[in-house]
Parts: sequence; C-alpha cells; structure tokens
Amino acid sequence: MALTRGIVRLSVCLQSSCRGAALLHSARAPSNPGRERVLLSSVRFQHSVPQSNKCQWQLREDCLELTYGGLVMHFDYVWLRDHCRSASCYNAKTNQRNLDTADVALTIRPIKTRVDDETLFLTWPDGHITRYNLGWLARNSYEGQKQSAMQPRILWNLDIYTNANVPSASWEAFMNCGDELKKFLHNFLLYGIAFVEGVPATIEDTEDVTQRVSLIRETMYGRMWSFTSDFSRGDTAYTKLALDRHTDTSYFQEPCGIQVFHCLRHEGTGGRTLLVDGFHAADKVFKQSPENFDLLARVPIKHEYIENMSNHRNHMIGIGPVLNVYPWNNEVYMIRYNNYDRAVINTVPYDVVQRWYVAHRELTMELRRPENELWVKLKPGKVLFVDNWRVLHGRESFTGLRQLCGCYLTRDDVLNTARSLGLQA
Ligand SMILES: C[N+](C)(C)CCCC[C@H](N)C(=O)O
Ligand SMILES: O=C(O)CCC(=O)C(=O)O
Ligand SMILES: [Fe+2]
Repeated sequence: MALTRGIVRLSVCLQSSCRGAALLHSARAPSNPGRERVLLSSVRFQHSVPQSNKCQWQLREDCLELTYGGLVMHFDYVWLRDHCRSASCYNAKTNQRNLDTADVALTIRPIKTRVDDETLFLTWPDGHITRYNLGWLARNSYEGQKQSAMQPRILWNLDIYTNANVPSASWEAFMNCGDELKKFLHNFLLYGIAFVEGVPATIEDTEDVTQRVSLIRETMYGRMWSFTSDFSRGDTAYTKLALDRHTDTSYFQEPCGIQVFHCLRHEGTGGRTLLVDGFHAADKVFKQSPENFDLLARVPIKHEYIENMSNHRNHMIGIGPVLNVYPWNNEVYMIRYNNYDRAVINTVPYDVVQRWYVAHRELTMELRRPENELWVKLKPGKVLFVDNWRVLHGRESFTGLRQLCGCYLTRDDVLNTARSLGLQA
C-alpha cells in the first residue's frame, strides 16, 4: 500500500518536472534515475504523526525521500550533513558555513531520523543532531527550484507593455523616497525597462540617478559616457546611422547587465529608440521549435570588438550561447544578440552551423515582428534603464546634433539594491 503510494507520487513528480513553459523549459524531458530504484525498493514510507500530516519520508539507500506540501523531494545524505544550520556548523551572524565539508564521510547516513510537526531531526553517527524546518527544505530542494522561476517576469510585446501602463518614476521622489525606488525596480525586474522622468539634462544629474540603484560599471567607453555622431570611436554607435536591435558588450565574457540612456539634446529628425523584449522572442522560439531553442542555448558563439583608432585600441572577445539558461529549469537569464559584433563561427562543425542559422533566423524573425517593437523618442529629462541581458535596443537614423549620455551598471549591484528593498531578484 505504502509502496503503491510512492509510485503514484513519483509519476506526479515526473509530470510536474515538465511544467512551466513560461520558464522557457527545454523540450528534453528530464530523465529520472530514481524511478527504477523506487519500483524495486521495499522500504516503507514513514508517516510523521499524526497520520493526517502532509509529510511522509523514507530513508532510501542513497537519499532521504521526503514528501511535503505536495512535493516529492530527494536529499543526498552528505548534503543533509553539509547544510546543517546548528551553531557549530553554521555561523548565523555571518551566514557562513563553519563545518568543514571535507570532514564529512561520503558514506554518511543518519543513525536516527524523526519528523515532528514542521521539523526533521537527523542524528549522525557521532551523535550530532541536525534540525531542518520542512518549509526550508522544500524551498531549498532541487525539486522545489525546478518548479519555480528565479526571477518572475512579464514577457511583453507592444500591446502588453502599452496596456500595462507602467508609470515612470518621477525624479524628485526617485531621489528621496525608498518607496518610489522600490516601485521603479519592481517594474524594471518585471519588464526589463524602466524610466525616470524630470531629470535635469546634465551628465552629473544622470550619474546621481544611477547612484540610487547601483555602482557604475566602467568600461573602455569610460564611466559616464556622452557621445554624438562624431565617429570619435570606431563603432557605428558614433554615427547617424540606424542601428538594428541588439544587446551591448556581447564581446565581454560577462556582458554589461544594465544600460542607462539619457538624451541630453537633439536638434534634428529621427533618432527614436527601439526596444524589444528578447525573452518574449526566446519564449516564442521555445514554444514553436524546442530544438531551435536548444541550439541557441548550447552553441557557443564569439563576439568581438576590434577598435583601431589612433587614441583607442581595443580587442575584446566574449564567448557564450545566444540564450543563457539555468540548467535546472531552463529559465533564460541572458540573451546575447548583436549581429554587428558577432565574430567568426568556428566552434562547431558545418552541419551544426546549418542548424544554428535556422534557429538564429527563427529568433530574428520573432525579434523583428513589428508587434514586438516598442519605439520611444528619448527627450531631455527622460532617463531610460535597459536590462541589457534581456531587452534589445536599437535606434532610427537621425539628422542634426544628437547627444546621448549614460553608463553601464553592474548587474550584481542593481539586484543587490532590489533585494535590500525586499524584492525578489
Ligand atoms: C554606449 N556606448 C556608446 C558607450 C557604446 C556603444 C557600444 C557599441 C557596441 N557595438 C556594442 O554594441 O557593444
Ligand atoms: O544612439 C542610440 O540611441 C543608441 C546607440 C547604441 O546602441 C548604444 O550606444 O549602445
Ligand atoms: Fe547599443
């Protein structure tokens, strides 16, 4: 009877591992190496008392299987010893591990196990007792992580973004009030773009705005940069030409996380900014052709920046797939897409190259659908933050004098600020 229940639960678990296409899961159904062992196992499930309690557990040969809150979880025994949060194993003041993991026998198993209410108690061979809150285990289990997104997002096209009526932050409130900053970051995390309005049109004031959110990521373009179409640098950005949608610094091993733009002046025509949600396009590819999604997530692609100006010489190379996904849930966390800066493809054989071009074409078609394009004219006062790991930007060609200032931000520091305000990031 208990064994039958175990099998039923396992099949539920197998199904649930395929859920969540919104996370951009790959088509490949995860294999479950534990399945056969459960079918052969004759170990009985233990119920925590009372019987009606939602927790069940059994000590299997190679792991502790725990069913709690509708989730079947498997914990390796060394893991259970290693993550002990007792005062001697873990310093709660610094949130650092004290225990030396290398001291744990790789064959360790608890000599006594019990569950009461919300706590799992494990007694180890040396008498040490580890306590785990069941909710903590559920949140920190592989099975739990697999089902949830690291970062909740709203994937958008023009309609979705327009209908959401996302407010811009207003400069005064943004600079002085934590709540306005929190709302701004909340929107930024959801949509990958956010605006602050009413900012004085100077480089200094733009810098002050960014300092509310993060440290600046200095690059070979400088800390705060300000540029016009004077071809002072060896890149198309420094001309009046149109730029198709792209992410910046794809030629860095870690592309810049966030880009800030503030148009300080424009006396002329054109020059609108184009924004496209790269994750929305990736999600479409995933749903239409998982094999293409897989290629974009696996084939390593080089991007390169070679600048040979008299006063600026740079050679940058970055390598990584177009879509970077978390392997445990296939959630996309970074898109690297810049057809201008993409370097020679020489990391895969020709037949993979052929399939990769097909996949790249499908993604490009999605990125180019007019209904996915958001066009905005940046005006003095309006500062735009773009998640450069998610939202592609471009610009219309223009005439006249156009001066744009801005900077890149360190992603870690933006997320750090968001977390410190209580946001999930
Ligand atoms: C923003 N700023 C003008 C400083 C740099 C422009 C960098 C342009 C480069 N092709 C890239 O996409 O990374
Ligand atoms: O001129 C613009 O609006 C943006 C140019 C660009 O893509 C960049 O500076 O990264
Ligand atoms: Fe750019």
